[in-house]
Amino acid sequence: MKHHQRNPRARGGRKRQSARRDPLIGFEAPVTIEQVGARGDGIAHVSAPDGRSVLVYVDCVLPGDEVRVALRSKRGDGYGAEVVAEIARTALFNEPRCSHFKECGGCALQHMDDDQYRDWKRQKAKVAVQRAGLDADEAERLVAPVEVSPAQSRRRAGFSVHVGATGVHVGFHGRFSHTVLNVPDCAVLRPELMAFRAAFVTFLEACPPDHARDIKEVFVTLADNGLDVVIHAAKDPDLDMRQDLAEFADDNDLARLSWKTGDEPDEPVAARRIPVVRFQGVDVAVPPGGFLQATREGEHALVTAVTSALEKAQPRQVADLFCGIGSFTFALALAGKRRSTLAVESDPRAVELLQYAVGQSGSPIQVIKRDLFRQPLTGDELSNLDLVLFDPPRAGALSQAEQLAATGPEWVIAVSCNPATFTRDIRVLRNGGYELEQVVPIDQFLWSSHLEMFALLRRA
Ligand SMILES: C[S@@+](CC[C@H](N)C(=O)[O-])C[C@H]1O[C@@H](n2cnc3c(N)ncnc32)[C@H](O)[C@@H]1O
Repeated sequence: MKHHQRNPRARGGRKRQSARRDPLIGFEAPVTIEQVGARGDGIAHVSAPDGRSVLVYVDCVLPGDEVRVALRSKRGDGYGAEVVAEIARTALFNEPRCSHFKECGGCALQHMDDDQYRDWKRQKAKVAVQRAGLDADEAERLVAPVEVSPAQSRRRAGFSVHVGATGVHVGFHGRFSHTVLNVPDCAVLRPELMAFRAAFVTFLEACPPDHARDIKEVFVTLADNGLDVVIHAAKDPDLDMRQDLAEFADDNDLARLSWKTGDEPDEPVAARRIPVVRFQGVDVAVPPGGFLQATREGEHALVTAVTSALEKAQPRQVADLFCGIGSFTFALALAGKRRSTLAVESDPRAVELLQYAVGQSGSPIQVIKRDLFRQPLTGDELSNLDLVLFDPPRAGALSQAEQLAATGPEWVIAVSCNPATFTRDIRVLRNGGYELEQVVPIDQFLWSSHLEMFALLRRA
C-alpha cells in the first residue's frame, strides 16, 4: 500500500472555520471510484458514520480505483475529498506526464491513457448535444472524433507570481491551496513559454524584493514573431524597474512587454516589434493580452472545419460574430472564393487591428465594433446573409441565438469554449427550426476538463 503525504494546506485558509462546523470534514473512508465527472474528478459514495451515503469528488483518480479519502470541504451536493492512501489502482492508470501533476491545479486528467482520455472528451461533447435535445443515437452519429492538440502546444498562459519569504514562485495555484507552485516541467505549454518562465524567475530573483513583490501575474502569448508579455501588478514600475524590464526584454528577445496596474490600461514598457499572427497569408497585429485560439493546432482544426462547412454551404454573404482579430474572418472571406464578409467584435483594439489588416490585404471584409450581447444582428441585417458564424466568450450568445432562431439564414456555425452555454444556444437554434448537421469537439486544453465545440447547423 502506497501512502500519500497528507497535504496540510488542504486544511488551511479561510475555509477552516466553516469547515470545522461540519462534522464530516476530516472524515476518512475507503471508496471505489465510480466514474469521472464533468470537471475531471472521480465520483464515489462513502458511508458516513450516521449511515448516510455521501457523494464525494476526488482528484487524480479513475473509475475502479480503490483509495482511502479524507473529506476536505463541502462542494455542491457532496464533498471535495483528498486521497490519503492508495489501496489498488485500476490497470488503466497512466503515470502522469509531469512531476507536478498531483499538487498542481492546472491539469485534471494526465493520469488517463490516451484512448480513454479521447473517449471521455468525446462523451462530454455527446452529453452537450444530448442536452440540446438529441437522442443518444443521433449524438453518436453527429459527433466526430475529438481533435486533440498535442503536449507542449499551448501558446497562451497566465502564470501566477508570488515573491516572499519562501522565494520567487512563478507558476500555477496548487490543487488544494492558493499557494503558487513553480512548474519547471509543465507538459502542456510551448517550450518558448517555459523558457520565458525560467528566465522571469531569474529576473525576479535579481530584482529588489520591494519591486518584485508588486507583481501578481504575468500573461504570455506566443505570436508568430515572438512573445507578447503583459505583467499585472499592484503598483506602477519605477524608472529603475522600467530599465531592468527593457533589458530583460532585449536579453530574451521578447517582441513586446507591457505593464498593467490594477484596472488601468496596459502600458508598453518594451516594444521591440509588433507581435503578429498570420491568418490565410494576412498578418494581423495582436493587442497586448488579446485573444488567440489556445493552440495553433486547435486553430487549424477549427479553420479546417469552417472551410469544409463553406464547401458544403457555398454561401455568398457571411458574418463572423465575436470575430476577435480574425482567426476565422479571412478563412470565411477568402477560402476558395472572395466572399463578402461582415466581422463584428466589441473590443475596440481588436476591431482597429483587424480593420488595419483588412485594409492592407484588400479583402472584401467589413469590420464593425458592436456589443452583440446588447445589440445582436437583427432580422433585417440577417436577411442579407447566407451563413453566420458565432464564437462568443464563455457566457455564450443567447440574444444572438434568439435572433437567429427567429430570422437567421440557412446556415449557422456555432463555435464555443463552454459546453454548457453551447447546449443552451443550440437548443434555442433547434427550437427555431435549425438542425445539427455536424459537431466536431476540439481539445485545445489538454488534460483539463475544458472542451471547444464546433457545430454546423442548417435551417430545416
Ligand atoms: C472566444 S473569443 C473568439 C475570437 C475569435 N473568433 C477567434 O477565434 O480568435 C470571443 C470574442 O468575443 C468578443 N466579445 C466578448 N463580448 C462581446 C460582445 N458583447 N459583443 C461582441 N464581441 C464580444 C471578445 O472580445 C473576443 O474577441
